[in-house]
Amino acid sequence: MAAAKVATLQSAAGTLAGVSQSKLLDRKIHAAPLNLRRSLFVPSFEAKHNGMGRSKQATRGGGVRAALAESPAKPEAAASQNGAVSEGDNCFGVFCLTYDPTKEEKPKTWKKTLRIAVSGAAGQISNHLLFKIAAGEVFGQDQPIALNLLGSSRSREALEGVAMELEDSLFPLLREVSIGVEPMQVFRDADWALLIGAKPRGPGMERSDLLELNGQIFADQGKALNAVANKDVKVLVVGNPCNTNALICMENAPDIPKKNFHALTRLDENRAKCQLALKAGVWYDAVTNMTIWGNHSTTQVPDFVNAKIYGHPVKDVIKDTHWLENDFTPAIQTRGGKLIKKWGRSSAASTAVSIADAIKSLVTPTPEGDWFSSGVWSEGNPYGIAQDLVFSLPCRSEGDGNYEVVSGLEIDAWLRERIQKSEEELQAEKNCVKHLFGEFGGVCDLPFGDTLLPGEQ
Ligand SMILES: NC(=O)c1ccc[n+]([C@@H]2O[C@H](COP(=O)([O-])OP(=O)(O)OC[C@H]3O[C@@H](n4cnc5c(N)ncnc54)[C@H](O)[C@@H]3O)[C@@H](O)[C@H]2O)c1
Repeated sequence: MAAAKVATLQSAAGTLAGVSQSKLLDRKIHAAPLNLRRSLFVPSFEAKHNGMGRSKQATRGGGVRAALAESPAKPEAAASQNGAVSEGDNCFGVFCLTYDPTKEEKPKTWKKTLRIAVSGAAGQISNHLLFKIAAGEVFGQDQPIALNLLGSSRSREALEGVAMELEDSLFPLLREVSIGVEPMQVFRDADWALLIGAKPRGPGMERSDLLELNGQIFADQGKALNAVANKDVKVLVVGNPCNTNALICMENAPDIPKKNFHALTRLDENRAKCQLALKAGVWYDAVTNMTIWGNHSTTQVPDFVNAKIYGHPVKDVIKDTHWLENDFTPAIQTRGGKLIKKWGRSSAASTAVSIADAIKSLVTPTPEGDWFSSGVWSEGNPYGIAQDLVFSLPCRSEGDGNYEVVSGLEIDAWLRERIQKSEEELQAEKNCVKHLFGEFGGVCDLPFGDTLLPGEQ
């Protein structure tokens, strides 16, 4: 861990103890976001301990407090008040600077900073997502963001690379970035946890092996969220198999409401909307009320029975039932595999967009009469689906981060049969991982062979 140097700037052009003036200017010009650059000219600086999970504070008298790490690539190098570096201070580079929000016009109108924890932050999906979040495209243009980035020990260097790119992007809303490989540190005070990081399936690895391998990660992360995150943290699990990983995480976090856990099925919803629009010859915003039922696997059920095009039932617009049942449905179930054949890797940009969509659906009110899909706790659902699974269902939100499951959708015999298959699969997956949340006696017998989405393993 590098020693940090702490400085007190007496005036705009003042002296910086321990760091040369030229070094300060260099950092001003090349590293600080515009708003921080402005802050650097506020008359009084003094060093301030800026540990992870602590909010940045304005100094008395309107000064700006700064803790300058010796190297921006040394994330642990946040300085304490006496210049020492303390364990657990993972703020990165320029984001270790604090500022006085009363000196800036815009922050006066901003909301309280939201702390977003992201696992797998050095991966492909995060490489798109983090920049959307920091640009205000997910939580809004008046919402300052703190990013707590979690990587595996193997991706540690890459994580620093991500943080450096975030520095260089000068996002005004991005007020803090911390990086680390310990969930207990990185999840501290998180308002949202986007759990993207997971291990890919190795050669010859059975699906049940993957469930076990990744299940352990999500058990540990659930415990960490329970211990250190905001008690109302919203958790979105992306790493596959995401429904069962979300269940494991939820069961290991007994103090967090179960309704706060989601598994990402929004990418499947978006894919389904696009294919229906294409077939109907309409732009995709005409397609609404799209439900993905069940598991994010090839047993998922994209629901053309209840979906609408320009407010009309899909079946009234697309009269080709054979296409809906035999082409559309498998096309959505296997879209990821087709994409990987073209790209040579799994979907990352469109997954990031769908994560952004999934979050926006929870923080903005759902349009009248519409709904969205999310893998949610199945307890009390009105469709007779087994309790205590994480199952993709139609949901609505008032925009407060919470949701309710939409009741009253028509479940015809065709849908029923397929929804039951996905339910059976999720129950079997649950049996495989019960030991990860303290239940015993589960037999791991997966009924439908390899149903992981191709290319999303
Ligand atoms: N639900 C969906 O719709 C959907 C869609 C696409 C991909 N996925 C899944 O998302 C996951 C990530 O995909 P990607 O393309 O970003 O993969 P990636 O391999 O590019 O990135 C994953 C990152 O996670 C890190 N990681 C591994 N274990 C970790 C741990 N315990 N803690 C923190 N970080 C860890 C890895 O080091 C890597 O940097 C995969 O499981 C993939 O199957 C889900």
